Amino acid sequence: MQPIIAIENIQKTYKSGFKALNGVSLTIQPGEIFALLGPNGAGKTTLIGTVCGLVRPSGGRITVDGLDIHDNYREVRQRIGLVPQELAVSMFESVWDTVKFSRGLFGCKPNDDYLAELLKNLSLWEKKDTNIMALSGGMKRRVLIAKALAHEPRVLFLDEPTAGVDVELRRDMWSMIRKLREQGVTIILTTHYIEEAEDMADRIGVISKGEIILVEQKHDLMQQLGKKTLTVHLAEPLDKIPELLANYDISISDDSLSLIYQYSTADQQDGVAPLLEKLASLNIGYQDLSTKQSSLEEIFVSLVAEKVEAAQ
Ligand SMILES: Nc1ncnc2c1ncn2[C@@H]1O[C@H](COP(=O)(O)OP(=O)(O)OP(=O)(O)O)[C@@H](O)[C@H]1O
Repeated sequence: MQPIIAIENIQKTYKSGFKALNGVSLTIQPGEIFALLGPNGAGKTTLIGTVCGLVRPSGGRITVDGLDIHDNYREVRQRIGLVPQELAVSMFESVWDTVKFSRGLFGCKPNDDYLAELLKNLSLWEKKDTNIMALSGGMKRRVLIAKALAHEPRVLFLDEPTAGVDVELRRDMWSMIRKLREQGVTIILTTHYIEEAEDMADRIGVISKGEIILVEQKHDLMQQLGKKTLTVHLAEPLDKIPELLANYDISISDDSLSLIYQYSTADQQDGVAPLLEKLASLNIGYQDLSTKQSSLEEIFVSLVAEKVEAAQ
């Protein structure tokens, strides 16, 4: 399948001499939700900017739907919607005029029914004649989304869509993103909220210091890098790890009443059953078991830390 976006070896050095992107390559398949994660200043906004034609790359090539963004700027831009981090709307226009203008800007035929539906989906319909200036911050954000979708783009970029928004808007956004995906729209979002990526994304890319350090299916990432912790709540206190368990990554809790075992979710051999058999053979009784899987957040923090260590 032809990727909807192909980014090849993109470089960006700002005028200040700062190298924000250092050879980024990435392909995005049609219809996927891709989450780009990275610490502050990693280059997420710069990367999105290069695809949307807002930042001129210093090197490399980008195609959208097979079209080179440099040679086919208008056609490419027509296929893309961008919800920027910063508010970028004219304060003196009404909501309706703003979305209508946005649609026209990309050369789309007027379609008031589509725009009305869009505003209804974003709970903006009652505010359609209100000047943007008079809207709350959350409502203004909804307008940004409506504006980005006004021309029915095939790809939607959301740069930190839920930073600083309330729970209700965040929930609305997530359901809107899922709905768009069902309609075949490709979604690329940057986020600091890792649970958002964990919940929403099909694939996850991690960027750090202008380089992509990992791209994986979310499920595989959790499988490969995820650790599980099994806590065995013992019937009797235990003061020493028995010899038979010496090869296990196991420790005793401070109150001596639990065994804490760390194992990889990918490695079935390391699993729980052999350990429990050994406990039974040692006559170590237990009252309860609980397991916890490491979150994407823990995986992400350790990945970025590894990258920083490697650079030192
Ligand atoms: N116009 C510019 N001129 C010089 N440096 C810039 C410019 N824009 C961004 N940078 C620098 O490039 C780096 C990457 O910035 P970018 O905004 O892409 O990061 P980000 O990953 O989106 O960060 P955040 O999560 O904080 O939004 C930062 O160090 C930033 O200071």
